[in-house]
Amino acid sequence: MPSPSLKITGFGITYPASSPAADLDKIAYKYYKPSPALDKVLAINRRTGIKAHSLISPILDLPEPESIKETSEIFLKEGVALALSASRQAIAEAGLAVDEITHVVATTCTNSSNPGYDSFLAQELGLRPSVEKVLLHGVGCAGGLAALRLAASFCQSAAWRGEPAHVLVNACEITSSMLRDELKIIDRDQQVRLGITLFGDGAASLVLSLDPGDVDPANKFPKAIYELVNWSHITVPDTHSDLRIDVTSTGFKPTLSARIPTLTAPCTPLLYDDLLKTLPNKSSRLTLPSDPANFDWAVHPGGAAILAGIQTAMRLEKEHMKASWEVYENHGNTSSVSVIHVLDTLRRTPGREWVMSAAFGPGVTAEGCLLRRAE
Ligand SMILES: CC(C)(COP(=O)(O)OP(=O)(O)OC[C@H]1O[C@@H](n2cnc3c(N)ncnc32)[C@H](O)[C@@H]1OP(=O)(O)O)[C@@H](O)C(=O)NCCC(=O)NCCSC(=O)/C=C/c1ccc(O)cc1
Repeated sequence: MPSPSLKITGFGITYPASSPAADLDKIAYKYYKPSPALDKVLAINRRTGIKAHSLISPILDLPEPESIKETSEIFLKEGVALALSASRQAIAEAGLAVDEITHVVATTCTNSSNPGYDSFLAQELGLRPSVEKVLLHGVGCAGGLAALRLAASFCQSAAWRGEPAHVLVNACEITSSMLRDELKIIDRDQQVRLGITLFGDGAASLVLSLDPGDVDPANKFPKAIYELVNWSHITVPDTHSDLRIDVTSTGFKPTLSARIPTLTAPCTPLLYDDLLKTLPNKSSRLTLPSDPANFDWAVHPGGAAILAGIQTAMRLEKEHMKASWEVYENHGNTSSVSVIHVLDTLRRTPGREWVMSAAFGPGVTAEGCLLRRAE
């Protein structure tokens, strides 16, 4: 009997040019006088550990924030261009023709156009009109792994029908569209808000392919990068006010409570246990490590306190999460994009066979995936 499995067969990552984190001081003081809230945010900015943010320039360096209409137009022009580039890379790495893509799962928390940006992406890529598309909304930074979870379900459905599946997953974020308004609110309302110290822009894609598992030599299945073995999803009760992105008269407004690192750290052992306890039947013959330290960890780099909290909770060293730290230090937090880039960064360096991945978003929700290196 053939045993179907799920394989990540391509990655693509695209960022706009990066600017040093220190540039924020120049821009902020160009438009606003020193004040307790602004000075404190800029002091926090100097110790986030982020060296550079990838930002669509010059979206922050403006006398006034853009309107919602302008930010949507920027996303549909610049964001879709980034998504297109990342998707072309992922499809090329998988060695597929565009008409072999069967599904698209896309995610963003920085645009809400209808039709969604996935429609424009599909059209620009030249995908078949019959491609099944879903655009995830309301999942924020958890979007990269939520999209992978949904892609896995599409693959399972295709296996049930006896059909092939190559699912294009794309995450695209232009978080900078809310940053100029953030700066204004910090000055006007004297609120300490962290968004401008953390966020960046970018797009990341991967292809998740259903490997039918047959031994037919005519089956030219793409080379696998990871096998996706399991996935898990948790919502933390009573946390709706801790992590939010609300639509306001001036655009999307993020809220990040100071509790977030203390919510995400205890979620991680729960994800870990769930991923190991709920392994699909066919995986029972797999020999998995019994200690978290025997996995590599690909965690959404939401902030230094989030990564450090998870290291402590799981008794890990910094090297277990080196790909997360590398992406964080060089690009900041690009919301749903980051975790896909972390997985791509991890596969490019030698490491442990088994990989735990985790990402957190509004809800508060936590998404987890168990992967195995295949390269
Ligand atoms: C790297 C940080 C930002 C700074 O490091 P630190 O300086 O060692 O931090 P501290 O914990 O010592 O805090 C420094 C100061 O900042 C204050 N602070 C500490 N978090 C806070 C706080 N959320 N508010 C407002 N003051 C604070 C904290 O109270 C403290 O104040 P003070 O004692 O008076 O100096 C660190 O605090 C950190 O990683 N925090 C967690 C960041 C965080 O919540 N990230 C968001 C996760 S969710 C996500 O990934 C995406 C959301 C998203 C949403 C919308 C989008 O479009 C895109 C994305």
